[in-house]
Amino acid sequence: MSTDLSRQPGSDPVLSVENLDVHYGLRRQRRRVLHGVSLNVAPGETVGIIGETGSGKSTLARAVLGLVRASAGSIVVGGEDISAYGTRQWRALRRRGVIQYVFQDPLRSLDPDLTIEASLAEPLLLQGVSREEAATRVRAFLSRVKLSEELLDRLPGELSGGQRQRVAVARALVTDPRLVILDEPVSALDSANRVQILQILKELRADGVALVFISHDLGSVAGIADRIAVLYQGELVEVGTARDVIGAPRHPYTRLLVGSAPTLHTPAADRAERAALRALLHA
Ligand SMILES: Nc1ncnc2c1ncn2[C@@H]1O[C@H](COP(=O)(O)OP(=O)(O)OP(=O)(O)O)[C@@H](O)[C@H]1O
Repeated sequence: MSTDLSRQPGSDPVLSVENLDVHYGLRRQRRRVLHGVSLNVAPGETVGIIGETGSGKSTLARAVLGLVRASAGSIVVGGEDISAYGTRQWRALRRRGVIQYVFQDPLRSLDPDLTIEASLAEPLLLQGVSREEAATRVRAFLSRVKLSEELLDRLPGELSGGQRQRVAVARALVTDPRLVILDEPVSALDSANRVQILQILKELRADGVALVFISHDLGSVAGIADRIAVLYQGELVEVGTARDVIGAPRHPYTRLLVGSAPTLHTPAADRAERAALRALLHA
């Protein structure tokens, strides 16, 4: 396959991953989970990363967030090579709010002992914003994620799942980051909440933030991503515009994904075709 998986025209990328390898385990247990992953994300761009369970999506997110160390390759965020950063440098980078994250389970992104107001103000206060200014910005952001100010005094455990995820999205975006990594942000939500969060993310993109949106569900990514990258068994097998990847998928695994996605408005591959694609993948 001759797809150039890393090149993206235009301004300097906000995220540039080059030839990334990640291993888990030691000695005999050592296993490669990501291999030769290269991907650029331009400022303001939304890139969807899709792949089946175990393909390495969350590992890629963790590597970019410094939660797991790369065994080879580089990760450059906003021009800084962060792949060799130590814990302290990572902490400083997160404190500056350049890169933020939203996980599938909002309780992982939110401190259960902090009120919603404190949770939303915290990243701003860490940046040196005054308490007064932080309170104003928190309220403004709350309305952008369509939540009422009544929730500000509550703890995360006192909100519904959909409300919690909106708070997590607000917390990730309130510092005006350049890049937000969203790992399965809508997978735990019912369909009404899923649609609302996707709509909110679309609206927030107008601020120019770059989003990396990870999902096993092509249908969730299809409506929001400018480009889609397909991860298969730890390797990126296809990257292209959402229109190309969905309308004219090139790799057999992508064709299988597109054919199996019931919410996409493309003719679903019939059972025989899917079986043939599976046979090709496992040949
Ligand atoms: N901490 C770990 N130690 C050892 N192996 C791990 C660890 N975390 C993940 N793995 C393995 O690495 C592979 C990739 O896992 P990863 O969580 O990145 O996949 P994923 O595509 O995000 O899957 P899912 O959609 O199920 O979340 C899997 O085989 C998984 O079992």
